[in-house]
Amino acid sequence: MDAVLKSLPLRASSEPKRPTQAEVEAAVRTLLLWAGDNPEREGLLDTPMRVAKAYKEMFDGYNKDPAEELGRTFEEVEGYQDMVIERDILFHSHCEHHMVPIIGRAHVGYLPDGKVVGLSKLARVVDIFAHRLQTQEAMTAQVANTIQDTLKPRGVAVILEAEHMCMAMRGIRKQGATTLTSTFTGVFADSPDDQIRFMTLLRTSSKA
Ligand SMILES: Nc1nc2c(ncn2[C@@H]2O[C@H](COP(=O)(O)OP(=O)(O)OP(=O)(O)O)[C@@H](O)[C@H]2O)c(=O)[nH]1
Ligand SMILES: [Zn+2]
Repeated sequence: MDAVLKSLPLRASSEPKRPTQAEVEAAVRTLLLWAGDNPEREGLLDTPMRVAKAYKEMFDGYNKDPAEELGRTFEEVEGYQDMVIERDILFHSHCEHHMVPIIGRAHVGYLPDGKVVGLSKLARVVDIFAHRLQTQEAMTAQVANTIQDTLKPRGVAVILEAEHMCMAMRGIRKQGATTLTSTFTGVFADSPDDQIRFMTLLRTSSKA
């Protein structure tokens, strides 16, 4: 039995191994062939390298810890306790089913409990989760739960509205269809009044 166990490859963790740059470029050449093109023609010679670089940027959310972004808080807010909302946070993600873009905007609100967080940090949390393969439902819950668990406000409200290119460019081919998802945590979860106030504030004109 021991001999059998010793012959199995050791795995440091359950994380799959990241491929090398050369392996990624070979995979892109395979996809170019699959599309029906010739990876050896001049215009495509550097494409595998460019795609590898683009993937590093578009999927850099796997290397970042969203909770870390919320580590710095401010308490000198004159006792401000009401809703803080960052709306229209544009994001680009990729659906985990087809690896094609999801383009949308996030609206993030919370009810502080003695401390607030830098406004840009809410957008950073959105971006970190957007830069991973996603379903919209999972991303909505991840943004809300991370803010709830790390900042520990009285409640968090997150609404995402997005267009899925997998529905626009292929398959059912419905351009312009928008998917809406929401997650409410803490006091928001049990308070339809606060949910309505959040949505009413979202509709308030930014040009008023
Ligand atoms: N719930 C959910 N579904 C998504 C999301 N992004 C893409 N999808 C859907 O995932 C589903 C995958 O369905 P499958 O039948 O396995 O794949 P498919 O044959 O490519 O499906 P079609 O898109 O209908 O052609 C599709 O209905 C997509 O519209 C998302 O964020 N959330
Ligand atoms: Zn998809």
